[in-house]
Amino acid sequence: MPVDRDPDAISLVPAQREARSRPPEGPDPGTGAPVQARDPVLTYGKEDDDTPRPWSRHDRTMERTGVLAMTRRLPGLLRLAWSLAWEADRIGLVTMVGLRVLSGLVEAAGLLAVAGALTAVLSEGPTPQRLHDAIPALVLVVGAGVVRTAISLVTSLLQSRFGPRVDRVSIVRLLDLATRTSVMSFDDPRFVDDLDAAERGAASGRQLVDNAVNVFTSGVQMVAAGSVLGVLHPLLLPLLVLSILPDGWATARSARLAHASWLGRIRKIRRQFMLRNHMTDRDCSAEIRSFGLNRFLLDEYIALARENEAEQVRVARGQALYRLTGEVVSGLALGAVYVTLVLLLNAEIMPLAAAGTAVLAIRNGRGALSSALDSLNSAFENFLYFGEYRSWIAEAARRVPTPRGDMAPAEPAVVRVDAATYTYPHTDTPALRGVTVELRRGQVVAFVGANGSGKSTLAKILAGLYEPDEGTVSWDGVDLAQVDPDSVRARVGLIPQQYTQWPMSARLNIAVGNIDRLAADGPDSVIPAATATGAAEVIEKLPYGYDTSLARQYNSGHDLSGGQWQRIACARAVYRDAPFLIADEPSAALDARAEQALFDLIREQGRDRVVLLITHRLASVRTADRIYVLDEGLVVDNGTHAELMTRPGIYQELFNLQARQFVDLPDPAAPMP
Ligand SMILES: Nc1ncnc2c1ncn2[C@@H]1O[C@H](COP(=O)(O)OP(=O)(O)OP(=O)(O)O)[C@@H](O)[C@H]1O
Repeated sequence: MPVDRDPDAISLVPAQREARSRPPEGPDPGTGAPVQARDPVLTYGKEDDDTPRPWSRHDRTMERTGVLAMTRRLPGLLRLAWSLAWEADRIGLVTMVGLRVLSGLVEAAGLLAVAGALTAVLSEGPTPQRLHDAIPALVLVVGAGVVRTAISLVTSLLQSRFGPRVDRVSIVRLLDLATRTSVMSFDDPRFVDDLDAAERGAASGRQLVDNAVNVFTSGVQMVAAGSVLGVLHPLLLPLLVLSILPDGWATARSARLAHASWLGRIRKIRRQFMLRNHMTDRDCSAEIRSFGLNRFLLDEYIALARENEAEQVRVARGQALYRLTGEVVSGLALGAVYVTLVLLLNAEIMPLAAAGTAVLAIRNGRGALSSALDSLNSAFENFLYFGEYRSWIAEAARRVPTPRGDMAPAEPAVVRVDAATYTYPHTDTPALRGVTVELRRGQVVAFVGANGSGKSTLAKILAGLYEPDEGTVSWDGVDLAQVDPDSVRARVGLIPQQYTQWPMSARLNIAVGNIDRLAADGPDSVIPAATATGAAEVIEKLPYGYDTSLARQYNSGHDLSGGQWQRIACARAVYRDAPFLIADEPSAALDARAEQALFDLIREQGRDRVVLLITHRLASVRTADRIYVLDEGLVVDNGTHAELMTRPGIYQELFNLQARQFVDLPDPAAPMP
């Protein structure tokens, strides 16, 4: 199995990485079938390189920084863990820190009591007398042990409360921002990519707190052992600290290696998840079987999994090597500590009892150190992962539209877009190029044009979901860039091209159009909207009517057909009862009767609203008051149906093409008989 041994592999751009690590071939132990290697570009298409995001701390710098730099980050790490734990459970945190410090003091007292007991036992005199003299110190040693065990039990219980709470706080913050940041952010693949890393990073928060608590606990134990050593002889403490350093170095290198490897693998990990989701998704199940894709997808999954496994083995090997080096050098340094102890004994600078206590303190100190380093190793890793979460949170917060004081007009009579230009993130061709349109209350305005001509993009600008790069959107002369974005969206009822099938009851699936209204007007308030859009006749046939679950992926969830779902999506916008209705391809899945009823409804809604209709069914736009024809991001014509049919152009061509499917109109391109 080829293993990527190149230590620089992580700093290569993805295309180079892909080229180097071809999927391994050979039979899969799970299925026994041979695994086909494939070209990743052929499968997934070309990908951009990892251009650094201006916002991301996507901590590639960590791949290059040394141990000292990581040590400098330690206070920041502890501060962060403290603030997370503080936010999650203040009382628990303060109690725990207090108890841990108390435990350290008890440990130091216990060690000093050992010194007392040894001094009594090793002193001159008859044995019964010496043992008798040692009893008070021995009672102290046992008492200290019992108290420390009790404290450790209570603090473990407290510690177990942090994890779930830190999880909740971190995830809620992520979800809050993910649902408030601008829609445009989700068109930026890098932002979405980083959201994935942030979700992974969020889970590291609880581990980070756990690690930091363990580091703190071990730190207290080390301080206890160190202070006892300092009391016994001033030379022992610095020597013990020196013996710790090689282990510290190994810890920092291991964490860095693991994180860098994870960053290098992140795309492949995502692909693995993506494949897994598709292979188990109900929507894909029919195509996988009809096209016989099982083997193709499995091969791809196995190849990716093997690459990930190989990389993880490489990291584990590297980490073991660091650890071994650290422990060998550390062991030598520990030898030096014991040699010093012997020399001190030999020179009679230190009595035997003190030396015995020193050995115990060194053992305790190093035990605490070893667990501190283990926790530190994980803490550094989790700190780095959590950094992904923090940088995404900061960027998402920056992208949340700023609330503005002025409100959009409550009942707009004229909605205008003037000279609007819009280019999607990381694309070269503008989706809209200087577009001007006007919509009036009491009219139905339609946008028509070929696929990709810019209709939906313009609709999203009108809905206040996108802000144009250039140009303005105004309602009754008020520039929407100057008003609160929420006040714009509150006045728009949108039937989007791709609507959401919420895994909730049928009632809620309509009520999401105006969730506050449901609370105010009661559960039956959805019925008129459902009746108007034909959703009622679908819902009434369901086993529990409006309370039937439409979460088809769950037991007792009920599924609907595409057209039935579309009726529910239309009902949502009607239930919103907004002064501006935008219907983007509202009838794509509807049968002819339902479609006719919907367009009648849209015309009726247009009497006292601004209504925008986007559709490829041109028979339905004949009655629109104004039709804008879009082509490659430009408005190329506008007028009524009758006006547009008088001049040759896209509209006339598209309309005649459709009309010819119903009646035998002569084909103008056909040769004359
Ligand atoms: N999220 C996106 N990221 C990048 N480009 C996009 C995105 N959405 C749309 N585009 C591009 O913008 C252009 C206009 O797309 P838009 O969806 O507005 O067209 P449309 O006229 O509504 O098409 P259709 O009739 O197929 O719905 C197209 O070239 C499309 O490829």
